[in-house]
Amino acid sequence: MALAGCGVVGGGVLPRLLDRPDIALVGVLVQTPGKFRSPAPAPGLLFTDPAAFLAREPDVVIDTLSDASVSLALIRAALSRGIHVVSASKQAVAADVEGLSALATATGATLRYSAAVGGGVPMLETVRLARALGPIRRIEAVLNGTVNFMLNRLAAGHPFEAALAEAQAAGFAEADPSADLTGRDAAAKLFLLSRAAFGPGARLPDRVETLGPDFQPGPAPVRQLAVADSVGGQITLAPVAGDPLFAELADAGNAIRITLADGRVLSRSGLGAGRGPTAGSVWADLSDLLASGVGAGTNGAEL
Ligand SMILES: NC(=O)C1=CN([C@@H]2O[C@H](COP(=O)(O)OP(=O)(O)OC[C@H]3O[C@@H](n4cnc5c(N)ncnc54)[C@H](O)[C@@H]3O)[C@@H](O)[C@H]2O)C=CC1
Ligand SMILES: N[C@@H](CC=O)C(=O)O
Repeated sequence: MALAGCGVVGGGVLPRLLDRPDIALVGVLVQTPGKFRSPAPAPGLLFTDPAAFLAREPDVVIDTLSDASVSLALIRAALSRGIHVVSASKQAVAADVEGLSALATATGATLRYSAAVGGGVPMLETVRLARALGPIRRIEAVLNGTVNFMLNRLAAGHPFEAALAEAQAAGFAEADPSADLTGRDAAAKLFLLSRAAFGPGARLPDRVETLGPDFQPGPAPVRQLAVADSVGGQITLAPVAGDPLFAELADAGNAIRITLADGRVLSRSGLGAGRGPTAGSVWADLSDLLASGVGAGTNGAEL
């Protein structure tokens, strides 16, 4: 295995890798090799150059990089060599999900990205389950932990900058938190969910609302609500009083409600950001790969 990125998410995956005597960790890609890490990978395992990192010839690349363009290039390079990829980067995957999927199919590699949508909540898995039950009519979801955390803090009277600083300190926010605040992060997640629900014709949401310092909380709970159907999607700051799935989402909670064409409803909720839940999702994808006999070259699947 090779681990790209060792920050909030990668730093949660690393101890699990080091704890497994049956897993050989052959490289860790980082920007600052001298940074203190605990546990620390052996110095010879640290790389700053993606090409040198891939030259270690791992069976699986676990991508937890914060730079989407480096991430996308790395995923492409790995898949094109038949190396399986587990990614947490919604921006990288959403930037070219069809191309990456085609590449994986062509080389027999597997691309998985459960952690990229919903953090610790198995949202893509739930959409797949719903789709197996029947056609999906509509998805409604809270997809950004930072914004949910901030909306809760703002409703409790905390200042905007303090709420943002707290979300950053907790490891919920993106390296550039404007992705959270402008809805760009939720938009990439909604696109990936829409594609899973409605097929490859899915598009990015056409309306995305920003959470800014001018936001005035009222008495009713407001959420950054992502809604999509087969025609399109949008992300708005919407009142959700009377809808406990969304109204009662504490901290960095995320939730999804999937309504099938026949009226049946599936919903899931949990922690949408942070080290523990997100590293857990990455680990679940990795465990599925291991269980499927990774390295045998028999996959070519995507989730
Ligand atoms: N933090 C969270 O709760 C969640 C994060 N994600 C996604 O996981 C990914 C990682 O997020 P975090 O761990 O929070 O970020 P982070 O900023 O804590 O860690 C990023 C890591 O990537 C490395 N890195 C960045 N650019 C690099 C480059 N050019 N070359 C080599 N290494 C580079 C950094 O050195 C660092 O080790 C992002 O794509 C994020 O959207 C997904 C779900 C939840
Ligand atoms: N910044 C993101 C991290 C998880 O995807 C969020 O706050 O939801």
